[in-house]
Amino acid sequence: MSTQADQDLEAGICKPKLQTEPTLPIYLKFTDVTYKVTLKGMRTTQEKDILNGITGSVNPGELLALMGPSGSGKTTLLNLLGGRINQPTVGSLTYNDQSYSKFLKCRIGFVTQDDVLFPHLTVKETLTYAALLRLPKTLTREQKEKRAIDVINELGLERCQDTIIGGSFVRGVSGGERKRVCIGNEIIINPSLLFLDEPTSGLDSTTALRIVQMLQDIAEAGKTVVTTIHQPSSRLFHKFDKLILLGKGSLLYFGKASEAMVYFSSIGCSPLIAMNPAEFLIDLANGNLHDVSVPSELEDKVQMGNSEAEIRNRKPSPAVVHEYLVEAYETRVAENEKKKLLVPIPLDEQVKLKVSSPKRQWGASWWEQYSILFWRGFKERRHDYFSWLRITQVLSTAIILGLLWWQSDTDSPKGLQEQAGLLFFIGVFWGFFPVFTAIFTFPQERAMLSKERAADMYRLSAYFVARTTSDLPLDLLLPVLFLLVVYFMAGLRLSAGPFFLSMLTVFLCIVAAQGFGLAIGATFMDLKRATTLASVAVMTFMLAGGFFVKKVPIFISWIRYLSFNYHTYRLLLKVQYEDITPTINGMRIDSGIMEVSALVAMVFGYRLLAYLSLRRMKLQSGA
Ligand SMILES: Nc1ncnc2c1ncn2[C@@H]1O[C@H](COP(=O)(O)OP(=O)(O)OP(=O)(O)O)[C@@H](O)[C@H]1O
Repeated sequence: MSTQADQDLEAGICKPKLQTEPTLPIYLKFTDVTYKVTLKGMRTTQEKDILNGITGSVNPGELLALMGPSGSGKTTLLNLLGGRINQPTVGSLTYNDQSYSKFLKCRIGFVTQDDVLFPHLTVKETLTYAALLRLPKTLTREQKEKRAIDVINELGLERCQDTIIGGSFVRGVSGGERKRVCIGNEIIINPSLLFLDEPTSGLDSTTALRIVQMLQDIAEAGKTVVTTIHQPSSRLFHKFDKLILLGKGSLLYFGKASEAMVYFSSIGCSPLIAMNPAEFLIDLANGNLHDVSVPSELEDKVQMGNSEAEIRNRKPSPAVVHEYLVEAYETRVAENEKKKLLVPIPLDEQVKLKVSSPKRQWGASWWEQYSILFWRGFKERRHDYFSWLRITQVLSTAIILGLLWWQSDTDSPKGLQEQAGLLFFIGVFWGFFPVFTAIFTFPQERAMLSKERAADMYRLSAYFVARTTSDLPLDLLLPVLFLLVVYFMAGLRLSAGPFFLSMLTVFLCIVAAQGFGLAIGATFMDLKRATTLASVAVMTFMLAGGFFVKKVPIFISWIRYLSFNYHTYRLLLKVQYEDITPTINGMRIDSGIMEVSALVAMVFGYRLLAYLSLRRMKLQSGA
């Protein structure tokens, strides 16, 4: 009897019609790959072996699965093969017999486990933006948009193309559809090599089967596909061409997936009951021989026990089984496999060399990239700006302030002093939140930054400018509303000129404070450290802002010049009172040129710092 999945597969729902455009074939070989990390303790430094001498290969048209228990090194191996971490400590890794070069990046698609997608964009928008940004310049906009539609059809996403992706707070597409969008994001550029980390985790077996069926089709279209997989069902297991089984970072099996059971039975390990092959293999890799025959070589190493059950289930310890499996593979298979890898790959020298040739054309000009990224950012974030929560926060603060300073008196010096307090608070309020919202930007988008290869200098600058300007038009709206309410209720000057100048001042303060947040976020790329520094800095800026302390010792008084609160406060005072009084609350009202210049310098200076920090991050991580 055929299941729903079979019917779906036959009906072509998940069987993509893959594109026929030529793909550069890439043969991936890896020999004796060993990877160690250095762990730094309080006093000692020690090396930890993550992978020990892994050898294998995968050819165009093949689907290689990396299997093993949790912590066995699958993700590390996948990251090494995909060029996402430094080259192996020992061993060799070649692509068409050439070593890794940065030009390979544009031929590699990498789908990570927690891939980054914008929650408020629809499936179609997500893939269209990816196509516009990443496809070569030689294609027209229409051709790129068509490519996005083709990928939607290939991946069977037609029905949900207008649904938003969704995230933790908004409902969107299903888990399986989300995974397909992530895969679509990568295959849109027609990569030669596709790497996937646990593409089926969290999915039911039918959806998982669809995904793996799709990977098989992608491989059949001439691509080289490598995926890690946790515990596949037996139907899913049979879809893999090749298999690597890892146990504690060592190779227990590499070869055709269909021959794995034969190999293990040849070394004396066969299931004693009907079992899913994947389950059997993971049990073995864990050193667990329950319901599995014990190889004759291990019979004298069985664990002794006292209880009846222990005597009946006498098995060798997991460590002994692991050692046996590693040794069996090394003595019976490894040498043979290594010899096979010495055979040159069946490609022309010229084709081979293409993997390291700088053929990549930019997906779009700087300006096009900027405008695509701007509109994408604008679409994604407009929901945040118009959320009721945000509007309520701003409006209720404005109303409370308005009530507290209700129609304040401007005729007495005391009344003016009180109003100055309100103006100071306005500067603090609009200088505080932008820092803390901007601080999250880059640490949160770190994965996106490297994913989109934003770390290429050209793309990074377009991304940076778009990311730091797409919010600005929206950033203006709520302050206008806020100031209108507060000024009206508190009886401050609401005529066009002064109100416009106050608005401009608050806007400068917001943009400078955002720059400060962006710079801290980009410099630390770590939310905890960034937030700690920001809270100390914001508090210092506020105290140095000139309202609370007026007689500041000379050796610390310079801090006020770094404070956006200080300059905002002085400017707001000037706009309100320049025609009324020369000094207010201990502050002399002057031309305001210095304050405007300081804020403008902060707007650009902090952003420049943030940009340089992102560049530095790129150089360090090699992203
Ligand atoms: N940079 C690192 N520093 C310290 N330990 C590391 C590092 N990278 C990996 N490891 C360790 O190496 C082992 C293998 O990790 P890896 O993530 O590759 O396993 P995995 O097989 O993918 O596991 P899972 O299925 O749970 O994702 C783990 O014990 C992990 O803690």
